[in-house]
Amino acid sequence: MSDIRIEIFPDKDGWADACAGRLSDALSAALGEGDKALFAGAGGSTPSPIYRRLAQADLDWSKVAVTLVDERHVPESSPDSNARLMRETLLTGPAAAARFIPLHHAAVTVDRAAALAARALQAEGPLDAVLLGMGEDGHICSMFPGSPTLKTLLTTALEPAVFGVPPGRDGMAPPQERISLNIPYLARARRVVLALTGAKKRAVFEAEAAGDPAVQPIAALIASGAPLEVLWTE
Ligand SMILES: O=C1O[C@H](COP(=O)(O)O)[C@@H](O)[C@H](O)[C@H]1O
Repeated sequence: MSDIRIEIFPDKDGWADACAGRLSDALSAALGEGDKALFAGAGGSTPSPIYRRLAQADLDWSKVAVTLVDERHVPESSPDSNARLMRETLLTGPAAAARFIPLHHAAVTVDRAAALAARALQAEGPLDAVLLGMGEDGHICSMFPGSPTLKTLLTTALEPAVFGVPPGRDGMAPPQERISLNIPYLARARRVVLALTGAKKRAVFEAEAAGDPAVQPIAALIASGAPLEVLWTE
């Protein structure tokens, strides 16, 4: 049984404020210690209100590098691009001074894009602050149930790494190729915030937390010892 507790917020504003505040605190601590900081964030529908708040944080954003925990293998012009979401919601206002490190690279295979992203990220060191979302199927990053890449992404014995993820077969998610950080990247982060909304995701999280770390991303994340905080609101 996991001892990770879900922190419950009565409204979305308080939840988004708390998520953004914790990420900002972690980035501020990293800037204080090393004069640089690295943030990695999720795509999808959950992060926008958090990114809009984090963008206003009183940080020296010129010393912050920003990347994604996962990405679709599509250009930024695509509405499916997580980089596009991040540029529109986080890399604005004060945070526009941050340096963005993409996971997607044009005109190369998804595996080559992952290798290029891995090389760029390796130069930055460990993640200081991570914002994760979770799909209703229990996926975090691009760790999808049934994916042939899932076990590799969940393997804690590996070094922090970036992998190409093929589309799911027979109508399974994901529909497009993806690029994803692995569990060891999250395990070695300074702070990991998992932002959840809605009754369904809460139930999925509770069920998955008690699951098998070899095949269930939430169970693997908890078992990895990642410094995880789970913030939920309706
Ligand atoms: O595909 C993705 O989905 C998850 C969850 O998205 P949400 O819309 O349910 O918030 C997200 O965390 C991940 O980064 C994204 O690529």
